Amino acid sequence: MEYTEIMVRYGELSTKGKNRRTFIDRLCGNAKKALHDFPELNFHPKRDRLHIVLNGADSQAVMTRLGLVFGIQSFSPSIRLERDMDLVRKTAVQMMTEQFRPGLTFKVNTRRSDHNFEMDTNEINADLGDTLLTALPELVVQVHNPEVTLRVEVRLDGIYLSSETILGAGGLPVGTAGRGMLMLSGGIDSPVAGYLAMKRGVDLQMVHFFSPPYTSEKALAKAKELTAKIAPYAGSLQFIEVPFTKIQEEIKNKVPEGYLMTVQRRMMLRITDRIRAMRRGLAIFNGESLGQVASQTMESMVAINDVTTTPILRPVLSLDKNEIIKIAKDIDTFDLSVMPFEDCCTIFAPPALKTRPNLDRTRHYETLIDVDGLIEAAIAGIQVSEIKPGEHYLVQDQAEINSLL
Ligand SMILES: Nc1ncnc2c1ncn2[C@@H]1O[C@H](COP(=O)(O)OP(=O)(O)OP(=O)(O)O)[C@@H](O)[C@H]1O
Repeated sequence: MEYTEIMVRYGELSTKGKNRRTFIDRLCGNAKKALHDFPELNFHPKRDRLHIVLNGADSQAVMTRLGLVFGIQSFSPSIRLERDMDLVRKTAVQMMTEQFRPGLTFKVNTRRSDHNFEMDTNEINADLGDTLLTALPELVVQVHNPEVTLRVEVRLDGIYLSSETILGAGGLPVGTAGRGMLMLSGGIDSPVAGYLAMKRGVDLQMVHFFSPPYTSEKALAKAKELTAKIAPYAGSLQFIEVPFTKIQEEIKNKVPEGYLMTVQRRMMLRITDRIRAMRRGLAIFNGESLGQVASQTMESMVAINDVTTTPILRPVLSLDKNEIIKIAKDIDTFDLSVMPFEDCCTIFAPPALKTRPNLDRTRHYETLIDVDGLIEAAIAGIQVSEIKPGEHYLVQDQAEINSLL
């Protein structure tokens, strides 16, 4: 079928009252970004639908991209016809023939925005129903829950036909919930946390700490490649890399082993919070899941959160590891996340770290390092890049991976 447009149904935003216009504009902008390399498309955002006119573009390729845009409930490829019922009948038969098998249940559902059209909705439903049954007698009409609904929309500029409804990504348009910083490691959890935050409309920027030479260029490249994997949901993503070597060395030299992790995390959080303020973000996101590892007990969160009043949001907090892995596989970050490159935290992780660090002691041990000076130096060394969907940073051959395993 040579489709002429994709009709996009908005998700939750239809309930958002007076913010509706902002939501629609943002969704339309995000869809344009996701489809930037299809210059022939025209976008027409309306109150209850977004119409994307294809002008010859491949409908399948366009729909694949649209499937990643948050804020879309569903979409349907449709075809615009002249307002000529003979043509509509002929095309309806073609459309149903493509999906036909004996016993297929269907109904015709007509909407009219032009109430002056010569036939009303019931007449059109009955007319097309008869036409289809005559052409394909083994079709079965079913009003409730048919397998195929042939949708007909009578508008001033033509009659639109569609018969497929494809589920969208759901959620809210990225950018409608404010800006946040994601603390992105190379692990499984934080990319999933980032995906979930974007699904709720957050305009997310990545903050990644790395510690050369203890961590290799490959570990940094892996974090960037993970960013490229989740970038399609946002159009593109800012990646902020923070040099962390000096801080880790200082902590390792001065702080007792049991408190290394807690003090490291406090420094990471302080720096992320500074970056957040500089970039006018509202919250910080991370990939912590309650009780999953030693640094993710509630006591540990108390000791780490102590350095800021900024909300720390944890999208995967109550998910089990298996549930997180399932999402990581769905969004295709899992295989990359499990690649065995050293992370800056694991490298300095002592064999026995405190799972229930004491807040007063944590504060005390921290006085042993030059907190402000170290933060200033790290901030001075940050580098920012923009990462686009599908970009590659990690070039590796299988033999090398095998040697690391
Ligand atoms: N190098 C890093 N740069 C930025 N954030 C980090 C880094 N390391 C850890 N984090 C943040 O701290 C969180 C907890 O990290 P930790 O290593 O304890 O847990 P994890 O379960 O392995 O998480 P992940 O799978 O995301 O690495 C991470 O989810 C991430 O948000």
